[in-house]
Amino acid sequence: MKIKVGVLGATGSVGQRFVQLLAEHPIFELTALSASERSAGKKYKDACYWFQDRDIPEKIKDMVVIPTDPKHEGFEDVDIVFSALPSDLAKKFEPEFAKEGKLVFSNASAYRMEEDVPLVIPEVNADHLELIEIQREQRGWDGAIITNPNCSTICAVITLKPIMDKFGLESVIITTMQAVSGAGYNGVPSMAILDNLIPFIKNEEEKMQTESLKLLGTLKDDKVEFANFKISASCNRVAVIDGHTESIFVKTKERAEPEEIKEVMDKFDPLKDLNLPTYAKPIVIREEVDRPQPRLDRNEGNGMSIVVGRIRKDPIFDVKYSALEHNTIRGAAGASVLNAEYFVKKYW
Ligand SMILES: NC(=O)C1=CN([C@@H]2O[C@H](COP(=O)(O)OP(=O)(O)OC[C@H]3O[C@@H](n4cnc5c(N)ncnc54)[C@H](OP(=O)(O)O)[C@@H]3O)[C@@H](O)[C@H]2O)C=CC1
Ligand SMILES: N[C@@H](CC(=O)OP(=O)(O)O)C(=O)O
Repeated sequence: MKIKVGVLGATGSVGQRFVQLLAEHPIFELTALSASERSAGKKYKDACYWFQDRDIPEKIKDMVVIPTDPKHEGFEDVDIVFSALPSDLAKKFEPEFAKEGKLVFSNASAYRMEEDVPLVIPEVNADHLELIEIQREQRGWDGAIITNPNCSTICAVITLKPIMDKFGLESVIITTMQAVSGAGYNGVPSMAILDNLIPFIKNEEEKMQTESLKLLGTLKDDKVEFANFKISASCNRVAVIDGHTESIFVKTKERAEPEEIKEVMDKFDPLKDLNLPTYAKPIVIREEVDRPQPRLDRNEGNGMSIVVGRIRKDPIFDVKYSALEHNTIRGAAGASVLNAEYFVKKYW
C-alpha cells in the first residue's frame, strides 16, 4: 500500500518538479495537488503553465487542483505533503498542515533555521530528524515540518561533509554561478540576464553562511550546536537555465592534498545500501580539465548527484574545486523527496 502524498504549490516551478518526481513513485501515491484559489477547481493541465522538458505525466493532467487548506476533503487521507510554496506563504500554511497531523517536507526557507525544525540532507545530518519529537512536544502538533536547505547550500555542504569528517574545516569561501530557474519561472526577466550576469541574489549569501553551519553542526541535548568554521559566500545569477556551479575554496584543519580530498569525496556514499528510489551517488568526480559544466553534467544521477571537478592546490587556502548541482532537483524537489524516503525507511 503506497503512502498518499500531496504537493502544496503544485503549479509553480518547484511544484512541477515535485509532480515529475512523484507521479510514478514506488512508495508515494500523489493524490492531492494544491495551489491558490485562482487555480483551485481547474484541471492541473489548465491551471499550470508547464515548462518542464518532458510533458505533464498522463495520470496528473486531469487531476483537479484543490485549495491549500488541510481541512479540504482532498487532504483527508494524505499523510505527507511536499511544500513548494514561496517562503511567505509557507510560513502561513505549513503549520496548518502540521497541526492536522501531516508530515510537511518543505523546500521553503520559512522554518529552516527554527531550533526545533530539522534542516536535513540525509547523507550529511540525518540524525537531526530526531528534532521532530522535540518539535511535536513544543508545538503540540502530531505532524511535523522537516526542511531541506537552500539549493546552493546543498551543493556546497555535500562536498564539504567528507572533507570536514576527515580533515576538519578552518575556512570556506564559495562563489556561485546560479541558474535562472532558481528564481522561478518569472524570477529573472530575459532582458536582465541575456548577455549579462547579476552579482546579487537576495538573501542567498546569508542563507549559505548560516544554513551550512546548522547542517554541519552536531545534535546535542535536543538542539543543534552549529559548526564553527568560517564561511563566506558570493552569489551571482548567470544566463544558464538549470544548474548551479560553485567555485569552492577550503582551508582544512589538518593538511590535505588534492588527491586525498578527491579520495574522501569519491568514497562518500552513506546512503548507498538503503535502496532509496531517488538516491544517486552524492558526489561524482570528473577528471577533465574543463568540467563540470551545467549543460553536460546537471543530469548526472538523474539530477541528484553533485558533479565535482578541478580539485587542485590553492596558494592561499589548501584546496579549491568546482561543484555543480541540478538546482531544482537535488537543490529543491529531489532534496525533499529524498528526505521523505529516508524518513519512511527509518521511522515509518
Ligand atoms: N532550488 C531552486 O532552484 C528553486 C527554489 N525555489 C524556491 O521554491 C519556492 C517556490 O518557488 P516557485 O516554484 O518559483 O514559485 P512560483 O511562484 O512559481 O509558484 C508558487 C506556487 O504557490 C502557489 N500560490 C501562490 N499564491 C498562493 C496562495 N495565496 N495560496 C496558495 N498557493 C499559492 C502558486 O499557485 P498559483 O499557480 O495558483 O498561483 C504556485 O503553485 C520559493 O521558496 C523559491 O525560493 C524556486 C525555484 C527554484
Ligand atoms: N535562492 C535560490 C533558490 C532557492 O533555493 O531558494 P530557497 O532558499 O528559497 O529555497 C536561487 O535563486 O537560485
